Amino acid sequence: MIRFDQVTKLYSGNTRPALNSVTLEIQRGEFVFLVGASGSGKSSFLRLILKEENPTKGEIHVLGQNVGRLSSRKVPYFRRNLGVVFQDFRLLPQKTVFDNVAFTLQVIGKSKGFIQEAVPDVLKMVGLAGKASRFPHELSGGEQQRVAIARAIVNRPALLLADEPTGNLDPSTSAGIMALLERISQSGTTVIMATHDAGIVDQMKRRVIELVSGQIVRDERQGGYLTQTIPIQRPAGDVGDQRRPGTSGSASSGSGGLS
Ligand SMILES: Nc1ncnc2c1ncn2[C@@H]1O[C@H](COP(=O)(O)OP(=O)(O)OP(=O)(O)O)[C@@H](O)[C@H]1O
Repeated sequence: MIRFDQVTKLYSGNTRPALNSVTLEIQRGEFVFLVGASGSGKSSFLRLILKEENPTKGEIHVLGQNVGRLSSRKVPYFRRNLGVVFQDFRLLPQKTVFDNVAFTLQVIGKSKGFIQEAVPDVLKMVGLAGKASRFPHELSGGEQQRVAIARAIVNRPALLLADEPTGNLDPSTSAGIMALLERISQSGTTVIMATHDAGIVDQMKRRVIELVSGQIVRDERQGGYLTQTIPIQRPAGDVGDQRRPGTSGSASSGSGGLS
């Protein structure tokens, strides 16, 4: 579904790469949390999958395609298989809930008949059946995020990327959004979510990939937001204590690490 081979991303003007030699695979249907401090490279990781940015080094395969070889003409077609949700919702303020969702389908040339069926279906799925004619400013934050999710999944993408989708929401609204993302994942969509929300990650017990300064330092099958142990990158030959200060235990304890 997704494969990164030794992917490095260095933005021009920066001396340190945003992603540094990242290698990983994500299988169809997985639910993956991407965690790490601000600036650790989470959004860059998502932008590379979307081909909003190109890697400086390395290869990325998404849905069987070598993203680096996609011509710019083919990028819009490639992106039809991907849904994206952001922290700030990014709804069109002058359009109703219905039209915000319908717009995505109009852009890719879906028929009026298809749109008239698909939009009410997806609004029902996200719990907004009665709010199709509202405008975004007439909705709560949680409802606006539901519209954004409806828009992202209405074309049934194989992959849903979510960049801090609960970042602007209170805990109980966030829980509702997570229940929705879990349902979407159970229907077979691969979900990758970048987040700083420790409570959500700890509760869901899904795969957790942690980035530190653009490098993967942890990849756990059923991880939490923090782990007891994170191996520290050290120069070869250094045999010092390979643990983060203030932590204990072994790096592989009980978590089923993938890499
Ligand atoms: N367009 C850009 N041009 C130059 N540098 C960038 C650009 N985008 C990101 N960076 C740099 O790349 C590094 C990683 O940024 P990125 O946005 O991927 O981190 P992040 O983990 O998503 O952070 P946050 O949690 O704050 O969203 C940072 O040092 C950032 O300053």
